[in-house]
Amino acid sequence: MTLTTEGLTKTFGGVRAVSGANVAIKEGRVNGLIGPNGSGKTTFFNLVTGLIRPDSGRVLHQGRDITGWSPHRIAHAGLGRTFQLCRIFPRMSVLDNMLVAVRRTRLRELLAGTRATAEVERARHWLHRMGIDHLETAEARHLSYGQQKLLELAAVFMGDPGLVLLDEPAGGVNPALIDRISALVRDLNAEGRTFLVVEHNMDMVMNMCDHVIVFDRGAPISEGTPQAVQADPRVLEAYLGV
Ligand SMILES: Nc1ncnc2c1ncn2[C@@H]1O[C@H](COP(=O)(O)OP(=O)(O)OP(=O)(O)O)[C@@H](O)[C@H]1O
Repeated sequence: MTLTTEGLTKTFGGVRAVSGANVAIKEGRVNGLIGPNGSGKTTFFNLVTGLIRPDSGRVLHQGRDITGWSPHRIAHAGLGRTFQLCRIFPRMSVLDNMLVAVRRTRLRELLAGTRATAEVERARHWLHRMGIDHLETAEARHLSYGQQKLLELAAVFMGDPGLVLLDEPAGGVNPALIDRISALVRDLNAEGRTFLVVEHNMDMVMNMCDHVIVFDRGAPISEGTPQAVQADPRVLEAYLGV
């Protein structure tokens, strides 16, 4: 297993956002994480990537306990993520956004114009793969929303993650770009990277994922192939809220 959570729990005030979640993500798959609004998917991502600390439970990555690690350390260990609302530096160039992704602690150097050649090469490689290399010198705020999403995705790969968590990659994106992102994820998966994708666009989930985990009230209630979870009455119940 590349990622395992054991009894992961987080309460906000009276709300149990994540409630004793036991999740096991096998290496090599594109995994979908779906569930009704408020079922705890984003909180689960935030717990796994160290943005928030659990009240109880553990997170294991490649068998190592990473509970309570800082987001930076977790990213460094090979677990990358994107955010529901794209996170980039709007007034920085596309290329510099790529470089800060791996050198957050050396931001000052970057602003002073010092760039490591190997990192620039790597940044260009990923920008090319996402199809936005021609925008290298543009300020990120001038990119379309879809292009900004591709930039965020490219930046995640600067950390060379083996496991990538994507939070709503199709959100606010046009159908052509959804297809392109799906194809990219499939290609990157074929090259050995594992994905865990929170997504409300069911067509995308069904086309892109090998395995789907369904959350309801802070914990998984069903998992299996996209076809199997679609046919599971518990999943329908969760979505209908009965
Ligand atoms: N920082 C917070 N403070 C208070 N309550 C929160 C906080 N974050 C999440 N919650 C609550 O925890 C529950 C789970 O929210 P979460 O955003 O994880 O669900 P989700 O499955 O990602 O939802 P969506 O699909 O709508 O994005 C919700 O009831 C939400 O209101």
